[in-house]
Amino acid sequence: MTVNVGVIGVGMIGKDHIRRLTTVLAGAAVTAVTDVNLDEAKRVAGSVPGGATAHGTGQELIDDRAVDAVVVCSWGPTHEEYVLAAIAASKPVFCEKPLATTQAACRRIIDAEVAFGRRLVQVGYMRRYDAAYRALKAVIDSGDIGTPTMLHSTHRNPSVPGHYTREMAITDTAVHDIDVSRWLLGDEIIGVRVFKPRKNSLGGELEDPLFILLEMAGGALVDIETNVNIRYGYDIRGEVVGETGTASLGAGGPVTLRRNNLVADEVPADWRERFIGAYDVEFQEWIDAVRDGGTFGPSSWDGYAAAVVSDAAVEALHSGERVAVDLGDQPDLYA
Ligand SMILES: NC(=O)c1ccc[n+]([C@@H]2O[C@H](COP(=O)([O-])OP(=O)(O)OC[C@H]3O[C@@H](n4cnc5c(N)ncnc54)[C@H](O)[C@@H]3O)[C@@H](O)[C@H]2O)c1
Ligand SMILES: O[C@H]1[C@H](O)[C@@H](O)[C@H](O)[C@@H](O)[C@H]1O
Repeated sequence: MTVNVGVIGVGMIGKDHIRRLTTVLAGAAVTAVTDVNLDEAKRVAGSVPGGATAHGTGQELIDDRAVDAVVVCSWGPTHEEYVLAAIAASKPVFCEKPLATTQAACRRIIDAEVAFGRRLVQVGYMRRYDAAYRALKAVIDSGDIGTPTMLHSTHRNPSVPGHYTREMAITDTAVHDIDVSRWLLGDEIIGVRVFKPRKNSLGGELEDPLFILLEMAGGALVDIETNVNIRYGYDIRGEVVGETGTASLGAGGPVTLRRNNLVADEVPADWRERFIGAYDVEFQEWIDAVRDGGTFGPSSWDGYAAAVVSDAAVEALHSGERVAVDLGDQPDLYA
């Protein structure tokens, strides 16, 4: 069976996911698209292999009987509406991160999914599917470096689009590091502080860079560096410090060049290049789960947890104080 997918939002990542669903992966077709920029939706619909319907609204797309499952790739503040509508239509929905931009919105999604009684939502935390992050987690879980005491997480973007706001360094960028900290360390975050280093003059009004400190329930500390105007490339690093050793994500590309007394390694241009393999695995597993009724990846609970921590981090950014984090009780659906 082919899973017929409808894509809401055909900007950068929407187009990239349409490309992988239609030309890279097996078992899926894109039969419908929509975007507030309807002309762009029509243009993209015309270029989809096999053709797709361009709908005037996200609700129309979700109601389309030829759509089995929905992919949400519009801007963060619009995610809640579409995820709730997909749940109301009993359709599986893959929502790009963040699940929603506030914890209250994520709670409404959890409540709707719990009332439905079965998981329908997966959130696009693709680092969990990246080969390097998976290898790092395997080292931690093996016990080879002892109990983790610290995680250093570096998140550098060469630049960000014009609509990127001050809080997005946390709600749009650091959310990946927040999610991957919980996943790598198998632990919850209980407190957060945010420090503001000297500003990068290329960042304009943005608070850039940021240094975010997470306290894990088990006592480990995580430091996150966000830097979103670093120009030289898209640089993602991670190092776990254990009691008896350390483990880091491998650096750069497949080849390291040494010549003229210099060592050169590749730095990807952007997230599409750095995480191309991770997005492919993430979507193939999602398609297979939709088709076979299997288990979905990062859940609404994971999306909610990231939102609770990012809400706390935004508060800490403004107040300069430590802010405590409490997720409350996890519904059985996500155990
Ligand atoms: N997992 C990742 O690494 C990753 C990478 C990039 C983007 N994202 C996420 O994907 C989402 C989109 O990011 P992008 O970089 O593609 O942005 P983008 O601006 O390139 O594209 C967003 C598209 O959504 C459309 N849109 C906005 N509001 C809409 C609405 N209400 N209904 C339908 N369409 C609407 C816009 O017109 C635009 O075409 C964001 O949530 C972002 O955080 C995730
Ligand atoms: O939406 C993007 C995307 O999530 C990238 O993975 C991240 O590095 C960027 O900071 C963010 O703006």
